[in-house]
Amino acid sequence: MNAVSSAVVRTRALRKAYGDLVAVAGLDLEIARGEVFGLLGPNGSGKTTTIRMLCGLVVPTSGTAEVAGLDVETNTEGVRRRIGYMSQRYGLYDELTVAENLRFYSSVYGLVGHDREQRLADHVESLGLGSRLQQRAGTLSGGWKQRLALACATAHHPDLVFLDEPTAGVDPAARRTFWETIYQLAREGTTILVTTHYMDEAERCQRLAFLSRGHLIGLGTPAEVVKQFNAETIEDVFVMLQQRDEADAAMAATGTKS
Ligand SMILES: Nc1ncnc2c1ncn2[C@@H]1O[C@H](COP(=O)(O)OP(=O)(O)OP(=O)(O)O)[C@@H](O)[C@H]1O
Repeated sequence: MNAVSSAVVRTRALRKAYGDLVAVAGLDLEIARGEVFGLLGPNGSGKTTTIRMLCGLVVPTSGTAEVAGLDVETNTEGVRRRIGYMSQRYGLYDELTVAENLRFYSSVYGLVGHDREQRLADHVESLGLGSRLQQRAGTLSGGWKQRLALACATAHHPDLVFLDEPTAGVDPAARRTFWETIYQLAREGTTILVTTHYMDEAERCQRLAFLSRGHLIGLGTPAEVVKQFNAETIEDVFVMLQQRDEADAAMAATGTKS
């Protein structure tokens, strides 16, 4: 796949500073249509800030970002219609039924009328939610909640879906089913951007970007990234970066230059 011509996410020198603190330090990134892409890094490395800029929720200090060919600053509304977001806590309304949650989210994402009903019916079928439509979301098991949250984030057929630690706290069988659904969505052309601290989730991504203190310091398939850091596993890379960040922070606190 040609990542340049089919890029759904494209950032150029994307930067966000909060006063003296540089959260994202000039990020150049391209993510192709249909990729399952992991954005990784220790706490405070700039993952959330990057995603917020891609959603149009945080204005970049400088640089550019495009989602589905739309500039996130000048076409924020257009971008929001092209993306879906599944948060770690799912964001479901416990008192509403499965069907009501789906209707609510699809209207938030701009689906209305006959188009909405048709798309929801297709979506419910492909995600296997048909038997649960009248059940209150609050009474679903973790695995079903996760499936519903994914359905809510994707009913409008977004080009790009953000998943924040998507399978934290669900059992292995539900995890496997979830990832099968993710790959299915990707095959259908949805780009998936995952942020996670969990190794098994990172290893399921086709490509990874590692951030450290706002800088992109590793990029490639999980195997390539492991090799790049001369490590044995993705977990080793994580631990190495975390320790390096902590050492840098300690030196900065004592006024020593790293
Ligand atoms: N609104 C803000 N004002 C000031 N500083 C901020 C703001 N948002 C983020 N930061 C800082 O920017 C840096 C990057 O934060 P960010 O939340 O993007 O990191 P992260 O990689 O998502 O971390 P985590 O894994 O903990 O979610 C951190 O030092 C954070 O404290």
